[in-house]
Amino acid sequence: MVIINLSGDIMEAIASAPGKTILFGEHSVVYKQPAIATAVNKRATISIKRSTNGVSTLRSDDLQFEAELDTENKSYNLIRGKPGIIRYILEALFSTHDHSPIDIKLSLNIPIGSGLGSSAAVTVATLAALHKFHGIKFNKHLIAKKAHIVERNVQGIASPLDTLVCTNGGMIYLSRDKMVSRFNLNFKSSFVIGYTSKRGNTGKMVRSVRALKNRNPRILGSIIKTMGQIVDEAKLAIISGNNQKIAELMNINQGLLDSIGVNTTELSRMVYSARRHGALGSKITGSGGGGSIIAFCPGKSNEVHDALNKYDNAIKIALSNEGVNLKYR
Ligand SMILES: Nc1ncnc2c1ncn2[C@@H]1O[C@H](COP(=O)(O)OP(=O)(O)O)[C@@H](O)[C@H]1O
Ligand SMILES: C[C@@](O)(CCOP(=O)(O)O)CC(=O)O
Ligand SMILES: [Mg+2]
Repeated sequence: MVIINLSGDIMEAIASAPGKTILFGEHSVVYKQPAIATAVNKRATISIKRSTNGVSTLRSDDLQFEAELDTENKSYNLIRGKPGIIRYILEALFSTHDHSPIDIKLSLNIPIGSGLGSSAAVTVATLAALHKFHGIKFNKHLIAKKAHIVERNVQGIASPLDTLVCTNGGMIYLSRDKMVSRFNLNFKSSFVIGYTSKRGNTGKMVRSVRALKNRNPRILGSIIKTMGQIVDEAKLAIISGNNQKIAELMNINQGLLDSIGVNTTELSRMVYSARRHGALGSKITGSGGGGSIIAFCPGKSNEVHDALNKYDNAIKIALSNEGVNLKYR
């Protein structure tokens, strides 16, 4: 949505982008293996207005934070709340904004730091709103590319997966040579996300896997390659609608994620609880080390949701074809 004053200047640019969940291939995708991920019906919305008092500000009622931004020096003065997500917004501003004072508002109904891609969704929405604000032609390819660079600059290392999905929406297969293909969305109400109160940190987890790989290059090399093979088989299983196979591959993927050190007691508890209550397959989704699991539970999502919600938090998610846009509020 764009609000324009009588002289034709853009007064407020609003953009929104979806969160995502990774079905197969987190971590291995960082090492150029393929992955499958899908956008979900939870979104980040960014609104940008010219500031009236000469200072750039960022506020989010959902996250209960407020900060003043120095966009030229990528620094901030935190007034209230936790700072983490500000770094993505500052990096996006640095790439696309002219440093004139603006007021930014962030609305977020994606649980933050839970493997559901809040960082990518916020980055993509910020870039799209900035493009609109500065009259740059809306170009998803450019937004996804810039958003990937933002994630990489903030985290030190990042695949383009999250930012591609949050830009384009839908369920995608990202190939080894970075080609994107889309699946039809045939899974209605089949997925439940369980997340712990212990938040994960993507940058930290990716760095810990890289350190493990540096210490054990041959072993990690084979595990990562096997993860890639799982993704390729999962692609065929999804296309042919073979739910048993999809689930079996999720469970194998989970075992390998455990072996590279990104599992936790809490995540394991949710993985097994989901299976005990009817999920066909369940695994960590995202970087792990806290954060979330995804359970594939056709026809059993209520049972799995309620079981996970007893000790942790659970949400039923719907997959979404809707990528970044300028109209959604
Ligand atoms: N309450 C919060 N307010 C602001 N930033 C937060 C809050 N909780 C976590 N963060 C930050 O949000 C970012 C989440 O990104 P990430 O770790 O990639 O997880 P995800 O993208 O899966 O949500 C991290 O930089 C983290 O420090
Ligand atoms: C671990 C990784 O594969 C996915 C991270 O997802 P999330 O930030 O935890 O939602 C990292 C990446 O792809 O850049
Ligand atoms: Mg992230």
